[in-house]
Amino acid sequence: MRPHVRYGNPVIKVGVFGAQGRMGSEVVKAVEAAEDTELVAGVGAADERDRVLGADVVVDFTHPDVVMDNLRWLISHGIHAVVGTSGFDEARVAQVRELLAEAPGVNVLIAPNFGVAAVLMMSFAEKAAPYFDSVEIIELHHPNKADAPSGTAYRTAELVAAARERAGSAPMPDATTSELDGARGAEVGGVRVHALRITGMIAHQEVVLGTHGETLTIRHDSMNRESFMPGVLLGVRRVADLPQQVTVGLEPLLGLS
Ligand SMILES: NC(=O)C1=CN([C@@H]2O[C@H](COP(=O)(O)OP(=O)(O)OC[C@H]3O[C@@H](n4cnc5c(N)ncnc54)[C@H](OP(=O)(O)O)[C@@H]3O)[C@@H](O)[C@H]2O)C=CC1
Ligand SMILES: O=C(O)C1=N[C@H](C(=O)O)C[C@H](O)C1
Repeated sequence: MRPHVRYGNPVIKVGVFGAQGRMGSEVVKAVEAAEDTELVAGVGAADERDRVLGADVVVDFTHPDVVMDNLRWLISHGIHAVVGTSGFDEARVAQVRELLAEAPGVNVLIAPNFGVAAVLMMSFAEKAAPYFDSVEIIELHHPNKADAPSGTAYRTAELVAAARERAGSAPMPDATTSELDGARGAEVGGVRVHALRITGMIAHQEVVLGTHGETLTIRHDSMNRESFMPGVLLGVRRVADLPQQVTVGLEPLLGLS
């Protein structure tokens, strides 16, 4: 599709799924404010999806239960997707890859977190993990969050687990033999993840690493939802040109992988 031009520059036509939500409403404002993007439509329900026909890219901030159906629809209509919605484990990413095999030229970017500092926090945790005996993740979010653990915590645990495996790390020490259900959190790839839901908070995470006589805590805080918008707009600008049909994480767009 040929982009149209404003003041000599190509303009990217953008649709937003979840447009009335906490994140989607920020995306609508960011797309309307940027010089090189134009809002085609904001959509709040599956039966309104036709309103984004003609968009180059759709940004999805909806719900883990509906995002796969949205992606199926977007891919079948040849529209690139920038996905912020959480809930993507390896099985889901594989399903997206399968859908895209039928749609050459369509790309999907799935970013567990669009905050640049959050991406750095994940990257630092991955780098540090092999140097420590123990790594656990604590995520803290607003109480209206639909899922637990957060997509960011899930992804961090995946990255930490993979880094430990590559390094041949021994299993983490844990002598617990008696526990109340849930007291040790959930396990993702062998990494413990603990989820807190606290009024007044937005999105926060600590990765706690420890070895003999030393601990390291890597903490990230999102103070507002505007902070995600530079990452979202970067995704919108770059998704069509990504070298792979499915990209997970903003890292390659930031030169981190
Ligand atoms: N990657 C990142 O950086 C970030 C990711 N997120 C993730 O984004 C997702 C949304 O979060 P948040 O904005 O707080 O949630 P909200 O509940 O505030 O917003 C979701 C919106 O999506 C709407 N919706 C539901 N189904 C559809 C559909 N089929 N098509 C279009 N819209 C639909 C909902 O409408 P209704 O209420 O009527 O159902 C609601 O308005 C979550 O998975 C969250 O974890 C959040 C922040 C940052
Ligand atoms: O629901 C949220 O708020 C957030 N969701 C994402 C996640 O699940 O990791 C990103 C960020 O933590 C905010």
